[in-house]
Amino acid sequence: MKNLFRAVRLVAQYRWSVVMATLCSLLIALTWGSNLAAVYPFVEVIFDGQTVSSWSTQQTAKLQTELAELGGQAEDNGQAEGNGQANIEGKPAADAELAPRDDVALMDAAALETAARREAILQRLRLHAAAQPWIDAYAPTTPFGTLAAVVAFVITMTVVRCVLLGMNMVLVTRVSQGVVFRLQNELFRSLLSSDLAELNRHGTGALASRVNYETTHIGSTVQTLIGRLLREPLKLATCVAGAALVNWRLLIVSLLVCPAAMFVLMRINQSIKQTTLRAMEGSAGLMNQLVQSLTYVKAIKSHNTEAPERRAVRETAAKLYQQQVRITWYDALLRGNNEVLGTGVVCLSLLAGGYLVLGEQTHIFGIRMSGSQMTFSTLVLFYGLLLGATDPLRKLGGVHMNIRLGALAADRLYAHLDCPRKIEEPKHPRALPGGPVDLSFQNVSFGYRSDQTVLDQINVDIYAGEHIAIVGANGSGKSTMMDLLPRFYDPREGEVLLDGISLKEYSVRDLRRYVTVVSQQAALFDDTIAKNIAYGCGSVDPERIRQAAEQSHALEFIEALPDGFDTKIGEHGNQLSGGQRQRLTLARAILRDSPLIVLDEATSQIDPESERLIHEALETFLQGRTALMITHRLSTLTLADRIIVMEQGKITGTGTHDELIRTSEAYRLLHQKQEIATKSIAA
Ligand SMILES: Nc1ncnc2c1ncn2[C@@H]1O[C@H](COP(=O)(O)OP(=O)(O)OP(=O)(O)O)[C@@H](O)[C@H]1O
Repeated sequence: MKNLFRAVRLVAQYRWSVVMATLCSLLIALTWGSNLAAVYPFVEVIFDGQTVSSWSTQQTAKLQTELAELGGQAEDNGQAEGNGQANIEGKPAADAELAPRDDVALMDAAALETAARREAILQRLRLHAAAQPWIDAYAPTTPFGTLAAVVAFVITMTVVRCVLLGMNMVLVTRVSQGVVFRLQNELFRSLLSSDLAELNRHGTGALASRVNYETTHIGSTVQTLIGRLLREPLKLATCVAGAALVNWRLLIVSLLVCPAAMFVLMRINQSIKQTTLRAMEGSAGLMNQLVQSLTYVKAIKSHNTEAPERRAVRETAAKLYQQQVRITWYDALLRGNNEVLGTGVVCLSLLAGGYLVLGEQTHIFGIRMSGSQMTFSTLVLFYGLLLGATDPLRKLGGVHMNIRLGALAADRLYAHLDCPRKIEEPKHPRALPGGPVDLSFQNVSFGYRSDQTVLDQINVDIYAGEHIAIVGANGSGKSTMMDLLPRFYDPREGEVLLDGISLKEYSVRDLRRYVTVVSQQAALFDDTIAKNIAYGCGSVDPERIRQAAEQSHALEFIEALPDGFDTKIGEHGNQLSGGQRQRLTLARAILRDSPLIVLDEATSQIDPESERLIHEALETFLQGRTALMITHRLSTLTLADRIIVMEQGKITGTGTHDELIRTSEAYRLLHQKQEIATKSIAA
């Protein structure tokens, strides 16, 4: 619940809407109560064939008679009291025992009650006297006229209530959607700044589902809290307060069913929590599966794995289906519990009230239930108000489930937002040098998990402006080592130094501008070619974009497209070939103009002739920059001043090609394999 309140606190940004919505709720409750109270004049005045004026006169006469009767009673009480007193005063100890103190107390109580009733009657008489001139002047003079006035009142109040309800709903939606909007923005900002390891752990679909579903659940709870949960209890309170005014003792009897309903509510509550949590996790899992299947739909088709994929999705969806049905079942139980509670209250009131009115009683089992004899019309009013209370009670039935869902969603959402970031910004960041500087890995070890060692005691110095090729078998840790440079991850042990200073002392933002990584998987967005090349560079002169495209040998194919640089390339750039995609990411890197370039198999999908041309262009581009090139291709080695050989997370050799051929067994093997591969392609 704590996290839900954190989300709810966001409504403070929309405080005027909340105030207005509350005001609307209050007025809705009053109009609701007043419509129900209209049943009283129907029964008491109209169906008795009276006008308001004649009814008021009759009531005044009745009250005066009652007052006169009370006068007599008061005298009796006074006498009795006097006698009691005389007994106490006149006789010594023995007689005093015959007039016990309890009798005196009872007489005092009777006198007090009579006085209270007298005061209540006098008040009502004063009210009638004050209202009579107004009634005579304005109230309809026939029973039908009175009926028409009451009907007009009910219709007017209903219209007013509907208008208020509409206003209330719009205001409440404004606030709840505002909260969703803020949470979505906050969560997306947080996701973008999350550590890659954390993001990989959850999966794309689950995270997308979090931004969408969980914020929506919270929005719906906020909507309930300031909408239904404010409106319906106010309506309920108006009815209950009205019923208490009519007969509070009878109300207490009617509410005797409440503890049983509360017990059932608590039992259902326990079951809901677990099922709802599982359903949320299930829905995130399903989203993950869907995103993955749709991303790799080509692979699924080519491997004929539609059936197992369908089965996996169906199994997850089936579990989710069962959980949703169970949630609906609990929801139905909650609603049913509220319905039974409402009906129980009304039925008890009907039984007890009916007993009092039909039997002309004021007591049940010796307990006083009403000050004076309850009339039929008063019972109808009391019953009508309780019936009016069952409607908000019924509407509140789903509220509990809704709040439970919102609370769980808030827990999941804030668990992510509160998760401490492993990549921390320095408090006082150092300024990065403008050009290439020395780079050094000192005793660097790293693993994605605590039980894993991907990089093991890496020690290497790379000099400013040097071009280094990194070779090694698959999984030897080449890409991981490069991911430490823009601080996608921090080393578990050791330090990476730039210009002799730890990377952790530079601002992450500056560092990521200083280093450009071009990876094998071209990261392209569903936008135009020009925007993809200029991605992350702000607004760029189109001529510079063109020059970058020319250097990466992308210009030729771009100009062949009907819309040239304005061509939209689809999701992941899937309307282009692999080689074309790589040329665009190279053009992007060229445009970024960073002093430190990492090329991770950046030309692996480009045909040999184009690659030769690109290498020529890169030779010029890389001059005056430090470059680290991960490669399996011999051709790329020609760009390197030095080669690093990696094996199982360790650097096992550094030097020029000739040196490594002599000194490194691993390099010799890699080189032989590449030569064989190159020859077989050529053949
Ligand atoms: N996100 C990750 N979570 C857990 N383990 C990972 C993750 N990424 C890579 N690894 C593991 O780290 C090891 C090194 O991977 P890395 O991608 O750095 O190798 P590489 O030398 O670049 O391989 P390749 O030549 O195939 O690209 C591998 O064993 C891989 O399974």
